[in-house]
Amino acid sequence: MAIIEFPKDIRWGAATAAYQIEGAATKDGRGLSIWDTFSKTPGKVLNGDNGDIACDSYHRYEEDIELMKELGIDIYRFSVSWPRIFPTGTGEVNQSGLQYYHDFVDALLANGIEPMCTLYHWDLPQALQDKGGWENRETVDAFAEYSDLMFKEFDGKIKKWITINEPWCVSFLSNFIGIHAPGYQNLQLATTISHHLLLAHGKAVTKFRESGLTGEIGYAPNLEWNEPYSNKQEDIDACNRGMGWFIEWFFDPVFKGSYPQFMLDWFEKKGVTLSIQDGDMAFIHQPIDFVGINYYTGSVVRYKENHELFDNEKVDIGYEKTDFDWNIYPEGFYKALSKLKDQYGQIPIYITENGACYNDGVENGRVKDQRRIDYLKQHLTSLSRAIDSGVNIKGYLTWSLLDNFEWAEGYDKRFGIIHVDFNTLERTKKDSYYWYKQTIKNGWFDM
Ligand SMILES: OC[C@@H]1[C@@H](O)[C@H](O)[C@@H](O)c2nc(CNc3ccccc3)cn21
Repeated sequence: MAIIEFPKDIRWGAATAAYQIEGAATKDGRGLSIWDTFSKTPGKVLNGDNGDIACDSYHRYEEDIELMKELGIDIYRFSVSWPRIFPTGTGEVNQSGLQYYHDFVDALLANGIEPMCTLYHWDLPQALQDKGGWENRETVDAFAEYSDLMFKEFDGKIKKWITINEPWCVSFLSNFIGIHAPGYQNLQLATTISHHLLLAHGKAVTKFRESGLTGEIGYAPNLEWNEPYSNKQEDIDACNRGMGWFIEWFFDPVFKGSYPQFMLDWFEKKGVTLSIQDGDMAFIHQPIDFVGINYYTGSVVRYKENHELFDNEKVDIGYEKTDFDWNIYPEGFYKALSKLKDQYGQIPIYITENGACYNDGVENGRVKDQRRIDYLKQHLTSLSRAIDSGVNIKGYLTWSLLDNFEWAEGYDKRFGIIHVDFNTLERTKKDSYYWYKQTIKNGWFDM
């Protein structure tokens, strides 16, 4: 087998998100989020699961940090629950919410773990949704206000900020495909929201720069790799439209200052228009310090006339799949990272999410998740290839530290390297935890 080695200065971490792990949904003044509402709407979440308790990390974070410390990570990505800070989205600040995150961040720092903070990981205050949510430009300004408060409140403690997690999911998955909160199915709405999310990102970056605070700021788009089924131009074009939805649509405005014309043209054919106000693109296009990349899977895609949004279809050519039925496609990771370097240059990249759903259970105190170890090996090998090809990778944070609330799938889909019994909340380190621990310690692994 081959030894896969990493640079000595690469950061090794793990990632989670507030609504997925915290629980304590009504504790200490937290306001409702759209996921509290959505998860309690019959039929929206598998088994009627919700985040009321989740992993109860709100109360158990000291145990979680002990597990992080033993793992040997030096960076941990978490998200802040906006409605814990501003219960109605703006206006009065909930001091108990701020204090919780101070206690948590202080505990991370005391254990030599750097906090990487995501400001928005999908849990919009319900009060803002009641006023139109991300379709309303007032929500953009509310996000800028919330971000500005967090930057100043945690100055000196948090030095890596992520504005928006996966604007594609927040806009298109949640307002066109409709399986995530708030669950609309309207392409114009979703496209308008995608612009407002990038504008919110830009306005938060402006607040950060104006504050003069030290630290780095970026955003965390998700991307999938699409491979054309054949070298026929119609398949290549269909493939590029599919990938343009994840990559060019969310990268070009930030790194080039304009939306990709081929996507604008396609959306116009679908009767969708984008209303961009003077100054919007200047906010969006301003320099950022890093980009967080969330990669999980890829597909083979071919042209299919009048099929779905982009006249294309995914073709199952027999890739192994995870327990979420996602293709295991590590070559796509390498190809996607190479494409980003070719198209957008040497922007520093943190892999802010990569991992797999495998639902292995606890047997005699052990979780034998060899398939997750194999997935991580394959994708870290692709990451090593990208690094050797000159892609500016700064760190790798696996999704996820803990099994947690997997959105519309509830607790049915497990991504953690630590198993959580959602009846007892007992944590059990999986085989993949021990493998990742050894890989971090060595800085290499044997493929
Ligand atoms: O689904 C696993 C994770 C999820 O738990 C994270 O909160 C979220 O940031 C996340 N994004 C992706 C990739 N995008 C995606 C695509 C379709 C459905 C759900 C997520 C996977 N994941």
